[in-house]
This record gives sequence, C-alpha cells and structure tokens, in this order.
Amino acid sequence: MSDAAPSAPPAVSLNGVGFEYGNTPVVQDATFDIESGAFVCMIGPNGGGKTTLLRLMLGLNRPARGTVRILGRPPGRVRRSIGYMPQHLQYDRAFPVTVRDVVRMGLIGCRGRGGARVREALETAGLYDRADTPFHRLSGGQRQRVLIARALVSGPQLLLLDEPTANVDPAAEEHLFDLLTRLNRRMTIVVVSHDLGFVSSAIDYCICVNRRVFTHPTREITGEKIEELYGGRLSAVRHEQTRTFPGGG
Ligand SMILES: Nc1ncnc2c1ncn2[C@@H]1O[C@H](COP(=O)(O)OP(=O)(O)OP(=O)(O)O)[C@@H](O)[C@H]1O
Repeated sequence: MSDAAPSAPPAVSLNGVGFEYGNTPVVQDATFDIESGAFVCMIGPNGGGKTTLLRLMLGLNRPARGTVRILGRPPGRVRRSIGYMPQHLQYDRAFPVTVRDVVRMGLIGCRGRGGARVREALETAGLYDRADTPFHRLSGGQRQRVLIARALVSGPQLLLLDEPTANVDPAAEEHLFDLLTRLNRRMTIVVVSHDLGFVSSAIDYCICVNRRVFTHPTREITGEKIEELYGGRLSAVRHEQTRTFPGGG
C-alpha cells in the first residue's frame, strides 16, 4: 500500500483565461481554482460573463488565451464527469415528453438504457413519483429539480448550474437549495446567480464576475464590497456564514 493518496487536482482550475465574442472582451485574465468538494456561487451583473465562464468550463467555448482544467484535465476529456443545468430549456409544450424522458436525455452518449440511474437521479431530486407525468404539468420549481436530475444521471463529480432559482418562488428556492446542499456531500457544486440573495450558510465562497474575476469568502461579501465591484446593482446578501473558508481562518 502507498503511504499517502496523491492529492486530488482542483475540480476547476483557470489560469490567465481570456475570451471575447468578436471584438468584445467578455472574460479577461481569469485565474482561480475551485477545490474538490467546494460549494461555490458565481455572482455578477447581467452580461458580466458568468454563463460564458461555465461554457469555458464545459469546453463549449475555447479560451483565446490561458488554460482551463477540470479535474486536472482539458474539459473535453472529462465531459461525463460534469453535470450541467443550463439557464434556459427550450421545449414545446405540445410535445408529450415525460419527466423520465427529460432525465434520460442526460444519458445521451452513455452506454445502456440506464433505467436504474434515471430512477436514482429522480429519487435524489424527490420526484420519482412524478416520473410518468408530462414535463409541462410540473411547477417551475419541480421542473428545475427535474433538470438537476438530468444533470445528475451521468454520475458527475462536478455540477454546474446556471441560475437554478430563476422564476421560482421562495419555498421552491429553499427546496432547491436543500437539495444542492445534500448533493455537495458527494460532489463539487458551482451555482451561477445574478442575485446575491442566493448566498447563504452552505456556500464556501463567491466568485464575483464582471469581465474580471475575483474570489471572496462568503463572509467578506458586504454591501460595501458590492458597491465597490458593481456600483450597488446587486441585491443584499444574507449573512449566515457558518462554515469556515478553507485557509481563511
Ligand atoms: N453567442 C454570443 N455572441 C455574441 N455575444 C454574446 C454571446 N453570448 C453572450 N454574449 C455577450 O457576452 C457578454 C457576457 O454574456 P454572459 O451570458 O456570459 O453573461 P452573464 O453574466 O451570464 O449574464 P446574465 O446574468 O444576463 O445571464 C454579454 O455582453 C453578452 O451579450
């Protein structure tokens, strides 16, 4: 037996990353790591570049400069280890797709029919009893949980969620947040939000994105900091930090 296990690479590592659409810079010199097992919120104003950063992590956008590594490897090599919940789901309400069908889409490209994995993902999301319900019959919060199940079904180590609480009521938001907190016991989670109200006790730190990127322990995200970073355009943070930021004392 070896003396000690080699330390795990960061779940996400960006080094000097730059990206633009045409001549418009969207991400400038982004350098940060997200350690394995962290629960991180990526915040910033509309158009600040949050979705673009997620797409860089997924390998859907290629950096013009710098490097992106996921679990120590280029994103394209670890695609199955990344679960992704996009901001918008385009679907035709007239198309009779069930909850089970939507979750099964997360297995496209994987071997086998994956019935047991679909069941497990739906049970985790608390929706197995709705498996045969048409997707459009669900509430907004339930639909978001189905999309989380779809992101989970391939067994990811890293879960990326783009605005999971957009258009859901406070009770559904609480429910989603509880689910993510439970999932964080077994995977790294990065949640994008343009609303600082999402930041709470379970979040280790925030990555503030406004073309440039700054990382802050959650407890440091004060009204003054927001004013300084964004001119006060974000709503107030809930100060409920109870977990210790790694290395932050
Ligand atoms: N496909 C594209 N082609 C050209 N410009 C784009 C494209 N996608 C995004 N942009 C622009 O890049 C900038 C960053 O967009 P991005 O979606 O990453 O921001 P965001 O922080 O996620 O915003 P939001 O909170 O509104 O979702 C914006 O100015 C946006 O208009």
